[in-house]
Amino acid sequence: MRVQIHKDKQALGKLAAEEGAAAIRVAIAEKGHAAIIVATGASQFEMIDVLVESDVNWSCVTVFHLDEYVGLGIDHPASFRRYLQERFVERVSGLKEFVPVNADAEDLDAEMLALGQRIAQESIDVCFAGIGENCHLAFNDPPADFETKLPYIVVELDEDCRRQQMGEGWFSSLEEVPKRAVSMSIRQIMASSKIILSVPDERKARAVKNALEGQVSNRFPASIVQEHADTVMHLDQASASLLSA
Ligand SMILES: O=P(O)(O)OC[C@H]1O[C@](O)(CO)[C@@H](O)[C@@H]1O
Repeated sequence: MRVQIHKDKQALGKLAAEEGAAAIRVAIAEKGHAAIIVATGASQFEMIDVLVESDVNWSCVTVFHLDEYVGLGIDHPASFRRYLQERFVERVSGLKEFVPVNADAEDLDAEMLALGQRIAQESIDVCFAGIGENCHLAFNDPPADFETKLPYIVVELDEDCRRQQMGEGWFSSLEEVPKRAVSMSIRQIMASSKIILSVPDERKARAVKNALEGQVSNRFPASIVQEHADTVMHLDQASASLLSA
């Protein structure tokens, strides 16, 4: 895996998006189609703003969704589907397909089965993601399940994770933050040909250090990317501030 440290989060977002767009163009040239994963959260703002402006032929691209709160409707400001609709899907022209995680479905088991069947038909070319302050990858909080072969799983969110979501301003109180989520599994994420992590801000510095400088451990879920052949972690000065020289 590679680590790139940028001067600020604008530079980080630009480079991460350009790298991702280039990989999507290559996939389209080779296969006529690309399948990608797009993540949410404040860490993805700058990257997505550049990605949606790139000259990718979006009519050849299927977008999968990384994670979503169980039971949260799309009308809630913290809904990840809403985020992706507003910040990504509606801003690119003629997207082939968006496959959302409808984690408020009445029959969640059926929804997850359908999602699993859909993603099994694709090989993912690029996964855009971030990591959490608790080092989660998607909503795989520590200790993360590195073994499950299911593509999506229902997870219990730990309190650190729920506080982080509140701290970013998506919810007005901790009680309001759902306790469960549907998350893409670690194995499914690791099956992506390329993983592009955008991780700005000082509040991620400890998680970055744990992900990059410790041993791979499910106590630091994002450390698993050390085992991925084509991952790049894009940092800014603040998120890189605890790394050894
Ligand atoms: O950008 P944030 O909110 O810090 O989150 C980082 C990562 O964690 C998740 O939001 C899950 O909370 C991912 O979708 C995202 O990539």
